[in-house]
Amino acid sequence: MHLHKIEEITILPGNNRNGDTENFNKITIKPGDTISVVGPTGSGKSALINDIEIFAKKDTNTKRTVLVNGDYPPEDFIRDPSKKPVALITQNTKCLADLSVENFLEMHVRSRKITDEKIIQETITLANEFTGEKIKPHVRMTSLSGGQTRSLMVADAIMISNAPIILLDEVENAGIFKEKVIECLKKHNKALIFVTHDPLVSLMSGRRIVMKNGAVEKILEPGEEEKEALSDIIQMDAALCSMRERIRAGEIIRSISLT
Ligand SMILES: Nc1ncnc2c1ncn2[C@@H]1O[C@H](COP(=O)(O)OP(=O)(O)OP(=O)(O)O)[C@@H](O)[C@H]1O
Repeated sequence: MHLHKIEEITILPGNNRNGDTENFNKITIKPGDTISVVGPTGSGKSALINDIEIFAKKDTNTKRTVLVNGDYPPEDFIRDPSKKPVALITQNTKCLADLSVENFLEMHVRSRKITDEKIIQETITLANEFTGEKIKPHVRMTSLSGGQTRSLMVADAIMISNAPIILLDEVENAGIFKEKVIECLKKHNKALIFVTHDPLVSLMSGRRIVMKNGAVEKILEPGEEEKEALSDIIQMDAALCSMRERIRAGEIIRSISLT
């Protein structure tokens, strides 16, 4: 099985925390799909994306199974980082390599046997579309901010790893432009799965998985039903973002513009 041949992944039900079987037949995810995973703290959101990341075979707490193209994936999908089709980016993603951004990307490009040297600058340029604080090629990886690191990891997943499935665990408030990231990932035909508490990210996703007590409780596909709410929330989010920038810049906030 080859990376670019991932047509779909399938999640088969496991158990909730009491050991009862989950209430769905299967969840199918294809390239280009956007899914948000929501639910209260401790409801099992991270456990669900962890199952996807490691292609669970009833061997995790949840007893779920995750298949690739209807079958168990080959071992090297799980064991060989260079063949892994899943990129997981979390709030805690840090890079401890004592290298400059440029050298780090060079190393990754070499390990992937990519010969086009332009890809390094292109990856940095893309990362800089996702973050307000521009990343310079000569800066050390360890001195990047959280937002810069996550932006670089998303850009790296798109340009260099070329992972078809991208899992984002609560990265929304961490100094990245979430709308730009979502648009860009959709354009590259990635399957995108977000664990999120953010209304904008939830409403921008095509499907919403609601978690409860360690299990998938509901799968919503609101489509047109949420169209108006989505356009309202885009405006509210823009207002919040501009207020956040003003606060960061040291302004006193006397009024809020919602238009
Ligand atoms: N189906 C399950 N059966 C047994 N344990 C589970 C199940 N689902 C999740 N857990 C465990 O419950 C704990 C909390 O789950 P998890 O971290 O996934 O919640 P979360 O929704 O991501 O929470 P938060 O929003 O706080 O990050 C973890 O230790 C996880 O391994």
